[in-house]
Amino acid sequence: MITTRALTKRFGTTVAVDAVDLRVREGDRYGFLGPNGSGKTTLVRMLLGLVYATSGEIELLGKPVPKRVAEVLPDVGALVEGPGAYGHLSGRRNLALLDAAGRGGSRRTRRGRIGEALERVGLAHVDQRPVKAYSLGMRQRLGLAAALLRKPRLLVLDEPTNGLDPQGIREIRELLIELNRDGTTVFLSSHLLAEVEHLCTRVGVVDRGRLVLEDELAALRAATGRVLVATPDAADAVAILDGRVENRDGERLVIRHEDPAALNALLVRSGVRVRSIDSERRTLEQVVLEATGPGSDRFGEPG
Ligand SMILES: Nc1ncnc2c1ncn2[C@@H]1O[C@H](COP(=O)(O)OP(=O)(O)OP(=O)(O)O)[C@@H](O)[C@H]1O
Repeated sequence: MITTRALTKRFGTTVAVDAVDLRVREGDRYGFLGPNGSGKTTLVRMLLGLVYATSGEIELLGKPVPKRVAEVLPDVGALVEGPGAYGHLSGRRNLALLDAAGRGGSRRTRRGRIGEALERVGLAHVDQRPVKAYSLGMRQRLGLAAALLRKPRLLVLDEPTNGLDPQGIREIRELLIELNRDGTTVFLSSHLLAEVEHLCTRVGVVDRGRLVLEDELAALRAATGRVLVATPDAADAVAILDGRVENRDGERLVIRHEDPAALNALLVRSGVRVRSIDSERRTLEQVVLEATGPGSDRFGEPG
């Protein structure tokens, strides 16, 4: 869906995007994660043909960008850097203007199409209010509705939850998961680890313009080879497990073991009551910190 090869953008002496090889496949919910200023917006704008690369190649839906971007844009919904809208017009009217300006879709089905997009982003009940009375979150949703008008195969979203409250963030997440289930590939940039961890199936981590990591979230969050156990019989468990307990904190134990099911059977057989048991997994935060090294505490800062 999206492939870049050695994609680079310089602004004077600043290398905003540095030799990035990105691969987004059909059906992905791809999280492009990086701290503020790491080059996300620049890359997203290049993908859409809004900014020219200094060097490197981009393919969007199989076509080279910017050369043939006009052919693929009708299949791409985009939300980049704060949705632009006419403040004195209603949300519905804004969408109607956008819809009329775009290609595809007949006039006859316009009303339904716009209504459906507003419904999907939860704006149907306020659609007559002028956009200048909208909160930032409502504007963000309107931008998303605009991106949905033509039922895109690919959605490209730059920080889509900026300015939304936790409830709004959850609604957008659920909407994106639903759209993805219906076949839309989702590519979004974010500086929030938790957002990407909750929403995405595939993750690319960018740090100072370089892609330092790209993989399936499930692979990144592989089991650590330890099992977390909670038991009221912690002392007995420590005695039985003979040196394999790495840490004990009251009822909670960290045990070196590959297989929680086998460990559970062993403990129960030995008369140890098990309240909970699970494989320990690395968090995305740990993975990212390892990949980016010192200074990467900039991830996840609000702003
Ligand atoms: N038009 C421009 N002229 C000069 N430098 C620019 C321009 N656009 C971006 N930059 C620089 O390129 C780098 C990457 O910026 P970019 O906006 O792409 O990062 P970002 O990860 O999207 O950050 P944010 O989330 O804050 O927008 C920054 O150092 C920025 O100052």
